[in-house]
Parts: sequence; C-alpha cells; structure tokens
Amino acid sequence: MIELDGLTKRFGHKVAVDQLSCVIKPGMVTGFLGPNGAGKSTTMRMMLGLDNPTSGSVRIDGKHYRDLAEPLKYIGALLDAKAMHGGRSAYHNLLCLAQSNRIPESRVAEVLDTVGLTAVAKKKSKGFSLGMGQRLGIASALLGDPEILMFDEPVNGLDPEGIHWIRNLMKTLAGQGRTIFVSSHLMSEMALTADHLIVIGQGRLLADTSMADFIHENSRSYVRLRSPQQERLRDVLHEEGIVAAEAGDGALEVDGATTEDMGELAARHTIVLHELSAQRASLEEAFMQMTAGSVEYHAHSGQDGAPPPEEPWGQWGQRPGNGKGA
Ligand SMILES: Nc1ncnc2c1ncn2[C@@H]1O[C@H](COP(=O)(O)OP(=O)(O)OP(=O)(O)O)[C@@H](O)[C@H]1O
Repeated sequence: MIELDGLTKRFGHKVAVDQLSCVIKPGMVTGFLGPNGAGKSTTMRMMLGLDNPTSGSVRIDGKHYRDLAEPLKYIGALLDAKAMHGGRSAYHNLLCLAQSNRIPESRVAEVLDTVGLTAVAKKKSKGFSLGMGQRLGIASALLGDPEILMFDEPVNGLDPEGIHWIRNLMKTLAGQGRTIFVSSHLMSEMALTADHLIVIGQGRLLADTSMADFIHENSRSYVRLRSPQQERLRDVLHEEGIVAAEAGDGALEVDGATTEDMGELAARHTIVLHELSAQRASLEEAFMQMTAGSVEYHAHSGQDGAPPPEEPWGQWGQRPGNGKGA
C-alpha cells in the first residue's frame, strides 16, 4: 500500500504537486493519469525518495522510503529504462543491484527468465533495443520480489507483443495481491490494464475511482439506431417524447437510453432496424472530458502555474452530468 498525505512539491513558484492525498491499494492495478506536466513523474519520484516533498508525506507500507533498510524488497520501480549502466551486461546490471540490497544472486537468473532476457543475459545493455531495455528495467523492479511495483510509461515504444506481455505481467502481479501503480498516456492500453484510476491535473487530485465509474461519470452513453425507415423512426421517437440526435451518418443517437427499450419501441411500431447498439465512451473520451476543464482553467488564469485563488475543481462535483448530450 502507498499512502500520500497532503503531498506537495514546489519548484520555485511552480506548484508541481499540490496537496495530493490518496491511497494506492494492493491487489489491483491502479492507473495514474494526467495531461503533460500534471505532476505524475514528480509524484512518482517523491514516492521513491528521489525528490523531497515541500510538504506532506508518502508512506510505503506505513514507512517513509528513507526508513526502508533494503528498499528494493518493498518497492520496485521502472522510471527510466535507460538508467542502466550500458557498459555492463544485463546480468551484471542486475547483480550489482542485488548485491546492494542483499538479494541472493540466484534471483538474478530468475528475473531474467521472467522477463525473457535469459538468452541475452551476457550482452551489454547498451546494445539493447527499446523493448529489451524496458524488460531489463522491469527485471530490476522485480529483483527484490517487492509487494509494491511502480511503472512509469512501461509500454512506451513497445511492439504489440511487448505491450501484451507487460499488461499480463501487471495483472498477474496484482492477482498475487501486490500493489501495482502505473502511468501511461496510452488510454486504450490503460483501459485494458487498470482496475482503478488516480487522475491529476495541475498537481491536484481530479479523480480517485474505479475504471468503470470514471468512464461512466465522465462521458456520455447512448444508443445508436439506424433504420431504412428513418423518417418513421424519428417521428415515433418524437411522439414518445424521446430526444434523438442526428449522428451525421444517417443514424440517430438517444442519450441515456437502453437497447432493450429502443428495440421494443421499434418492434411495437414494426420499424425495421439495421443497427441497435449501446455506445459507451472510451477511457480516452472520459479523460479528455475531465482534463479539458484543467486546460480551460489554465488558459484563463494560469500564467505562471501559481495555485488558483479558489477551488478550481468544483465543477467536478457535477461530474455525472458532464458531457451528456454534448
Ligand atoms: N526539476 C524541476 N524544476 C522545475 N520544474 C519542474 C521540475 N520537474 C518538474 N517540473 C515542472 O513540474 C510540473 C510537473 O512535471 P512532471 O514531469 O511531474 O509532469 P508529468 O505529469 O510527469 O508530465 P508528462 O506527462 O509530460 O511526463 C511541470 O510543469 C514541470 O515543468
């Protein structure tokens, strides 16, 4: 478990992370989202003791990072896959890390096997492809068999096989009861991987919710109807007091409807349907919907990134209505 309590980081006048409080729980993959410059990397660096908070705290299983005697046994992280010593072999990179954390050498071969690098264990890591480098970084995170794992943009530049592998690895690790915290700009990938989301904008917490609730609350769900009797269908919907929007491709869209209700209505009026489909917004749409507010706020008043004069995210209190019928 990772607990953030009022975590704040200022760089001069710039507030990179602003009073962030949340708990990242074990047994699930928690996605960490935010637009560019939202403060994700800074937050992760503070979690790992690489940056000191200006105020507030981070606790790793109840302890400050600096109080962990052998930190790799508590928390493993992939922050920068290129951070490895290029002149050393994959094996020796991991061995050095193992020795400094009193991890047995046998573990090195185990994690190389887990990430599929056994065959290139003796090769210098500077010759590694981006995907191999990511795998080596993940091997180093796994080395201490920690209960908490953090991955910053783990799928960047990976091919579909590599992305699929990392996704399954994170799910497996979460299934073992570990705490998995992952940031990514690839929304489609995040939607497939994360169970829970923490979303930040301008350093502030925007959402701490399940994936399903996040999408539900920040986006539109509607039913698409297409019929060779489109005029008739439009009239029937109108008579029933149902508002339908033109989709632009000949279909009609009804907000907040169910396919059951729409299908039965069409059947009652013997209208042939060529399409009857429930449309749920994607994580990407929900994310854009939510963070659009953050960009809008920034454009109107944020010239130097100074904190807003009053609660800027109050609009999110009305989240369920956002985007409906937009
Ligand atoms: N060392 C630093 N000195 C000054 N400002 C910094 C420093 N590190 C980060 N910042 C600023 O803090 C803010 C948050 O940066 P951070 O890198 O944490 O965001 P991010 O969410 O990880 O962004 P991205 O998605 O682009 O990687 C940005 O405005 C950034 O310019």
